[in-house]
Parts: sequence; C-alpha cells; structure tokens
Amino acid sequence: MRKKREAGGPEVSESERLLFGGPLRYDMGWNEHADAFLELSFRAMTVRLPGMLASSLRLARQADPRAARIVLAAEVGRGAAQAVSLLAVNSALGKLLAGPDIAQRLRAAAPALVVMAAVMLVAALLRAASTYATGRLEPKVERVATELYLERAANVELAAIEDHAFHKLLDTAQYGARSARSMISYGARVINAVISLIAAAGVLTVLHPALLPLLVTMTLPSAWGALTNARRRYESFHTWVQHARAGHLIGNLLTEPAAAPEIRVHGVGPFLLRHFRSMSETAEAEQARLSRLAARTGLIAAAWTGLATVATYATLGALLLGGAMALSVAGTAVIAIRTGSTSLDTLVLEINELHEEALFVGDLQRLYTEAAERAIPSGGLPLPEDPREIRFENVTFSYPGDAARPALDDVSLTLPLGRIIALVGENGSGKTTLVKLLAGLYTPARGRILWDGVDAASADRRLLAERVAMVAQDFKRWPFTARVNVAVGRSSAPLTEERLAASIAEAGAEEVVADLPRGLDTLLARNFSGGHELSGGQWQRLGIARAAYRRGRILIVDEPTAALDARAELEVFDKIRALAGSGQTVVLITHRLASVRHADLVHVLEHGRLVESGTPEELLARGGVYAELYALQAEQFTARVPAPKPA
Ligand SMILES: Nc1ncnc2c1ncn2[C@@H]1O[C@H](COP(=O)(O)OP(=O)(O)OP(=O)(O)O)[C@@H](O)[C@H]1O
Repeated sequence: MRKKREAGGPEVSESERLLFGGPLRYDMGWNEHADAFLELSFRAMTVRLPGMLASSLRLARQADPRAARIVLAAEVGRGAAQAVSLLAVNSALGKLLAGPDIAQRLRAAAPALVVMAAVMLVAALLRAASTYATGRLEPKVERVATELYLERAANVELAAIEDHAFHKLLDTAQYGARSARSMISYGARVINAVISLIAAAGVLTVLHPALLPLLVTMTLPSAWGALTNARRRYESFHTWVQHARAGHLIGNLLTEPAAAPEIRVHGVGPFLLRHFRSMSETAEAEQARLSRLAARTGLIAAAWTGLATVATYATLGALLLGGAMALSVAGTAVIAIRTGSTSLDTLVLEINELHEEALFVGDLQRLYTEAAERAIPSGGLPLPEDPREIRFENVTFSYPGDAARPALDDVSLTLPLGRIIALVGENGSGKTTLVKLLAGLYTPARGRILWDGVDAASADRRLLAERVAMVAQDFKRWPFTARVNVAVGRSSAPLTEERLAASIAEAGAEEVVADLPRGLDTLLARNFSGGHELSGGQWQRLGIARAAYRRGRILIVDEPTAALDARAELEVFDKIRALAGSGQTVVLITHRLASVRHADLVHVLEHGRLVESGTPEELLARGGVYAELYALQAEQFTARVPAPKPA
C-alpha cells in the first residue's frame, strides 16, 4: 500500500479533473504485475541478467548479425585483456620489489611491462571496434523493435485498440524500442565489466581470501541505492505515462491547425496554457519527489560505502603489519581492489541501467505477446464466390464496458447483394455499429452473420475485408497527396492512372482534383509546406473516390452526403445508383430520407433493435417510424416558396 501511495504522488490536479474527468494515473496495483517484473531485488535481477543479455543479443543478431558478433567478441576480448593486464601488473610488481639490484629488477620486470603495453594496445583496438559496431547496431535494433511494435499494433482487432488496458500497454511499450537500443551498449558494458570483475576477483582471491568479501562489501551499498532508485523511477513512469500523454496532447492542441481557428475566436489559448502549466507542475512535483528520495538514498549508500572502504583498507594495513602479506602483494591488492571496485561499481550501475531498460523492453515484449493474442485471426473458411445475401441472425453486440446497453440487440435482417440497402434510424440507433460488424471490424457477442451459408465468424477475415469498401462517417483524411488519398483504398494493388481517373469520375470528384494547385500531387496537409486544405464536402468526394478505387463488392457508405451541398448530394446519389446498377451492393446510411427512396430495401433501427424493413413505398404506406421521420423532413419543405415580386 505504501508503495502505491508513494508512486501516486500529489493529489489529482484541478486540470485533470476538469479536462479529463479524473486522475490520469494508471493504478499500479501489484496484482497487475503477476510476473513480478517490478521485483527489483538484487537476487531477482541477477537471476534475470542472463535472460536480459540473451534478449539483447537476440535482437542484435536479428538486426545486424555481423555487428553483433563484433561487439560480443570485442567486449569479451577487452575483459580478458584486463585480466592479463592485472596478472602482468602483479608479476611486474613482484619483480620490481624483490631482488638486490634495481637495474636487474627492471630487466626482470621488462617482459611483464611489455605484455602490459601490448595488452593496452589490443584493448584500445578492441574498444574502437566495439564502439564502431555498437554505433552501427543500435539504430538497427531500434528500427527492428519499432517495426515489430507497429506491425503488431496495426494488426490487432479494433476492439483491442479501443480497450483501455491494451491502450495502456501501447502507451508504455512505445518506449521499449528506444530501450532495446540502449540495451545494446549497456549489455556490451555489462559483459565487459563481468569479465574484468572475474579477473580482479580471481587475482584478489589468489592474493588473500579475505580481500574478495571486502571488495563485495564496498560495492553493495551503491548497488542497493541504484536499484532502489530504478524501481522508483519505473513505478513512477508507469503510473504517470497517461498524464504525460495528456500534457503532450494539450501542447499539440495549442499548435495544430485544426484547433487554431477556435483557439483564436473563442480565446481558448490562455485556458489551455493555464492547464498545461498546472499539469506540468503536477508532473514536476512527482519529479521533485523522486529526486528527493534519490538524494536521500544516495546519502545512505555513500555513508555505507565510506565505512566499508575504511574497513577494507584497515584490513589490508593489518595484514601488512601482521606480516601476513608482502608489500608487493599489498601493492597489487590495492590496484586489484581499485580495478575490482571500479568494475563492480560499473557492473552494478550497468546492470541497473540494463535492468531499467529491460523493464521497458519487457513492456514491449508483453505488447508483442498480447498483440499476437488479440491479432485479427488469419486463415478460416473461404467465403462463397458470389453470395446472394448476407443474413444477420439474432445479432447482439455491446461495446466493451457497456454490456448493459447493447448497441445492437437481437437484430435479424437480410442484406440482398447487388442491391441498394439503406439503414435508417435516429442518432445512436446502431446503424454504424451494424456496418462495422458487417465489415468484420467487430464480432457479435451473440448471433451469427451468414454470407449465404458461411458464418462470418469462421470465415477468413482478410478475404472478408477484401470484399468490402467503406466510406466511414469519420473516414481518415490522410495527410498525404490527393493521389495517395484515393489510391490508399487498395494500397496493395499497383497504382494506375486509369484506375485513379475512373474512381475519381465515379465519385464525381474531377472538379475537386482540377481545383487543386498541383492536381493529384497536391499534399493535403496544411501543416506541411506546400500543403493544401480541402473543404468538408471536397474531402467527402475524395472519400467516395477512395472507396470506388477499392472496388469492393460491398460498398458501405455512412452519411456520404452529410457535408455536400444540395446539387452535389443529388449527383453523388446518382453515382451511387449507377454503381448499384452495375451489380455493386451498396449499404447506405443516411438521415436524408429523400435520398433513400431509390433504395431497394430499407431497414429501420431504433435503440439497437430492428423495427421495420421493406421498400421505401411499403414503409411509407405502413405509417410507422420511417413514415414519421419522412413526414418530419418533408414538412420542412412544404412551406410555400414566396412568389417573385412583380417588376
Ligand atoms: N466505439 C464505441 N465505443 C463505445 N460505444 C460506442 C462506440 N461507437 C458507438 N457507440 C455507442 O453505440 C450506440 C450506437 O452507435 P452507432 O454509432 O452505431 O449509432 P448510429 O445509428 O450510427 O448513430 P448516428 O446516426 O449518430 O451516426 C450509441 O449509443 C453509441 O454511444
């Protein structure tokens, strides 16, 4: 409990409450970390060390096997060089401090001194090789890890992307690739420090058995301090990652073009700035808390190290005084203790850094695993080549966290292919949800969606998506050229001018393209130099062109004319009708009931339930929900048009 409060830091700021409706801290309940990754005890870390090194090495080998081999060989070589160098020092000191004649002693020590020089040269060369190979390796490792992250994230079900817990993982795992990069150099240094430590420890044990435990005692406090701080930093990072994202969000809102007009007209700038400052101050308070604790831990560790150092050198002195150790041996011992404690200090720090980075890489690996589990399944039954109809059979679907209010409730309906089918209903009645299920973006909680006899749940999802082209209500306005904005409808197909021109004509978007300063090569992103912005209606035409470019058998258009003027609306519906005439299935969602009269079949939804189905004429004649909505809209146009005044 104490840890939880510690990481939670200051109280929830007013800004968090007002802008985001509550605290933006992830709850760091320990049960979330069943794998005990946060258990940062020295023993736990040492046990995990080989695994961490192995995972770095695996990534490195995947990214650039040659560079990985060079780094590994160079670091092992450097460690070995240090061992040889210590032995040479020992031998040189032994020769220099024993014997009568100084010239003779120097001669005797010369081979050892030559060995020391040669070893230094080799070590320098190895260091250069390692620096070069590490520098080559690091960006590649980061790229490989990032690619994996993006690939897996792009391939999960839509429901996972909308799931809060998965989003947290996406949030934290994004730092993993950078950590994977850093792990390379930390890993290399750890290997190097381990080997040189083994060398120093070996030499010390040979010199006197008491020296090794003393060396370890000297290093333990700094190990403890580094570990304690690392755990605090990691815990805090996890708790605060969402808060940090919100801070960036406010910062971006202040500069992005989409928000710029409202910021100026409504004077939102100072309001956002105030909250940016307040959120930053809350985050700074957390940083200050961490620094305060780090300083305290550092002081305690330093006091213990000081005591241990005094004890070590006092022991050495006592051994000398008592005649238990020769002066030359004591000299080597001092050097070995210094080398050893430096190596051990470095080792502890590097392991700690490695471990801290490994925690983030651990997040990344958890994301890889979870994303693989939640990936859109591959394989499955083929769909009928030319199905006659798609049937929804008692389909119920709720959005995650909203099971009490199903967005679709026991819906059974038929979508005959090759026709225009309109979905009608008031806001929130479930029309968009229905087409998302049709497109395979969600799967029903209950019931089935049958393509002739084949259940979409057991069908190959990629084949299903192949058949569908969709202009969603909030279709993506890609910040790329107009050409890409159309051709992205089927990015796997080779981009041909004929197909582009045909789709643009089908969507009636020729004028939109003709008006662009550089035609199809115009960049449709205002915030880049040379970028151009389209109006809502112009974008909508391009959206329809994109769907036409896709050439899916089933065209789903959700509010295709919402942003179009009256003339353009008529034109777009004519185009859509023409498409249906050529055998294309059109599933149309619209609130403009005048446009629905050309549909072959209309399904009316209300609160997630199907309430009426039939041709527009049948529904009008029935006098139900459709007729009521139709009458409401028609009323708006029955007012008499004023007669022109006589001249
Ligand atoms: N991604 C989502 N997560 C959670 N709830 C959602 C999501 N999308 C829609 N809903 C909810 O599901 C219900 C049906 O929404 P849907 O978008 O299907 O309605 P609609 O008929 O298309 O409405 P509109 O005419 O306004 O476009 C609504 O209550 C809505 O709040």
